[in-house]
Amino acid sequence: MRIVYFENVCKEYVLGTDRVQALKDINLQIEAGEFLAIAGPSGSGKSTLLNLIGCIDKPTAGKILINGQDTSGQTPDQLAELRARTIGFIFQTFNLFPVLSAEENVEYPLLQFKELNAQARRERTVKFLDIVGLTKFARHRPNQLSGGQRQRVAIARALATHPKIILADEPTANLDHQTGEGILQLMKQINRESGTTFVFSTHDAKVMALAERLIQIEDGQLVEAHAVL
Ligand SMILES: Nc1ncnc2c1ncn2[C@@H]1O[C@H](COP(=O)(O)OP(=O)(O)OP(=O)(O)O)[C@@H](O)[C@H]1O
Repeated sequence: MRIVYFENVCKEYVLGTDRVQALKDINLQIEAGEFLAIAGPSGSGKSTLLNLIGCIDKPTAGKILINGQDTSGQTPDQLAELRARTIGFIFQTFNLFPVLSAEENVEYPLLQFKELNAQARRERTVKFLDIVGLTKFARHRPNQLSGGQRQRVAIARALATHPKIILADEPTANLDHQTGEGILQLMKQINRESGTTFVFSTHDAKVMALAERLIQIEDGQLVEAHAVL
């Protein structure tokens, strides 16, 4: 099943009198279950592309379907619902709440789902902290965890809502190489076991090498898209 469909997508930013063509005529399809890296130099458009897939931003032109739903013409509330039910986010700076424990951070996005009672939320939190290997650290706050452990909490939080697709903007940028590779291997393992689609951006060649499909972006254009052998 096709989970992401982009047809002739353009994104232009206007900054004062300047116009920046951040994405130019992007055609892209991502199938459910893919483990895909978006690679490109700084300023090439990686974050813009992830923001459009994540319905955080809207294209200037073109068509975007996420999980079969056309995103154009949707109200902000409808887009927020699509985001909450379909997409999980992982950021390079982890974006955890510093005053909440690891388990409270994982539970937090579940509070918006009225159909989940406290016990159901608890079960999911326990399950996903276990999957990322942090059961023993459930009561720790982010500042009591290493960078790699914080990113594991962020992965558990992203998984807890049962998203179809997880978007990760440079998830290893603030980690040393070994820890970053561990995070990527964990994402890959979850991808294989649960079938969750992962799309992550990077400019680290070693991280790219772990992808199953690589998309290269340069100056807002896809220059190459191929399977990694
Ligand atoms: N909100 C904005 N307003 C104006 N221009 C923007 C905005 N966001 C991004 N841009 C511009 O769009 C282009 C693409 O930026 P983007 O952040 O997508 O690149 P990137 O590949 O993610 O870069 P990096 O690897 O440095 O994060 C750049 O020229 C950038 O300056």
